[in-house]
Amino acid sequence: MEKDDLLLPKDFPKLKNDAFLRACQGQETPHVPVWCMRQAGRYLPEFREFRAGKDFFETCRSPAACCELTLQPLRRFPFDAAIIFSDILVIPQAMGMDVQMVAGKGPTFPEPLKEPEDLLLLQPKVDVNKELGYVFKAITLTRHKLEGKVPLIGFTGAPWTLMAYMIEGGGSTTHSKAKRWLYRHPEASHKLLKMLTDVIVEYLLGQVAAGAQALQVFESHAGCLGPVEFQEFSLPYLRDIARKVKDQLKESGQNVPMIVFAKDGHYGLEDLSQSHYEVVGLDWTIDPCSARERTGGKVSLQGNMDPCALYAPKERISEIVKKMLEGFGTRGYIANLGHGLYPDMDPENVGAFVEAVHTHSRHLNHK
Ligand SMILES: Cc1c2[nH]c(c1CCC(=O)O)Cc1[nH]c(c(CCC(=O)O)c1C)Cc1[nH]c(c(CCC(=O)O)c1C)Cc1[nH]c(c(CCC(=O)O)c1C)C2
Repeated sequence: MEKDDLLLPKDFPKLKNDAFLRACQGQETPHVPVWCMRQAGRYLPEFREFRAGKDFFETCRSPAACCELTLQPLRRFPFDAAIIFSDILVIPQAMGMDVQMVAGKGPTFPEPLKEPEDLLLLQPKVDVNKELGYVFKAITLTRHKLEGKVPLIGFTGAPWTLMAYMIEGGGSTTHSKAKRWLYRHPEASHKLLKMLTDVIVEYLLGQVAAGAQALQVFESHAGCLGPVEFQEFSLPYLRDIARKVKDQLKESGQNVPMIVFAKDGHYGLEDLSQSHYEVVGLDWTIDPCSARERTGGKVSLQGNMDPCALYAPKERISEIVKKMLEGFGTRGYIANLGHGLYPDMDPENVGAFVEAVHTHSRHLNHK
């Protein structure tokens, strides 16, 4: 057994940069903290080299590999948070579904759920320590190896987004198979969403016990729902997750900020700001000032530069960042992109984005 396998979720190094955690709680920070969704990813040559020839989910199951991939972007850029390398689809796997990463196609379920009877094929009670213990080990190891540089974010997919993958069998533009269930099998849909919620709550609590210092819930497919379906099939479960995780953590005197990111779900912004999350993540289709107005100062905000703005020259990136910071203000704000980095993005421009956030926000704070 390697020495690293024996590391326990205690005696973690002291946190040196708490700007991200302070911003989650709406407290003052010397600069606006920044990180990027998919900051560990194929835009980095060292990521491509490390992942070459290895199966994606095998990589996810290796704590040492996840730790290395999580740390890679932090060696290049002064990000204010790390996010554990993993994937949202480890939950359907833990529930008994086969998921493979097919090159050029993305995640694929050879046998997606087709009809409500298929729910019987899923594990009724998932032992998260047994099925997802490898993620917890990755978190513990990474938290030690981060040496307190920045906080470590854990994450999960939200119930509706995971349900969509489990029925579609992979990525989709219409999500019509999954939405068919909402209209044709609402009861079975709620049953599945409830099953997912139960696993997600245990999974997030396990991540915190392992050392995660913040949690992000990705509702990546909020945008294919309308406001009515969002109210019925997404929001109640997002709320349940935050409430249950927080209630449990409170019992042990812990307070871990939670972020909800419902991509393209701007119709739900007011509701999301009153759903027990400290932070609401935003995609780039919302204007910073109106997001602030609509959330009424109840939550911190995270986002939301169009990832494609990273294709612009550095000077333009700097101008765009400045405008974004002026719109959000520097308090209760975490800079990020409106969605993940793409593989063809230039790492240098990612560096320019991070630097622009730090420089302009320090300047705005001293005005
Ligand atoms: C780097 C990567 C990941 N997943 C996938 C890749 C690319 C494949 C590879 O490198 O081989 C496949 C991978 N995994 C998924 C997809 C999308 C498939 C599709 O819908 O078409 C792909 C290409 C599913 C997935 N996976 C994730 C989401 C939610 C965020 C989002 O909306 O993008 C989703 C939807 C979460 C995720 N996934 C990953 C992280 C790592 C941490 C970080 O951000 O640095 C995270 C947070 C890691």
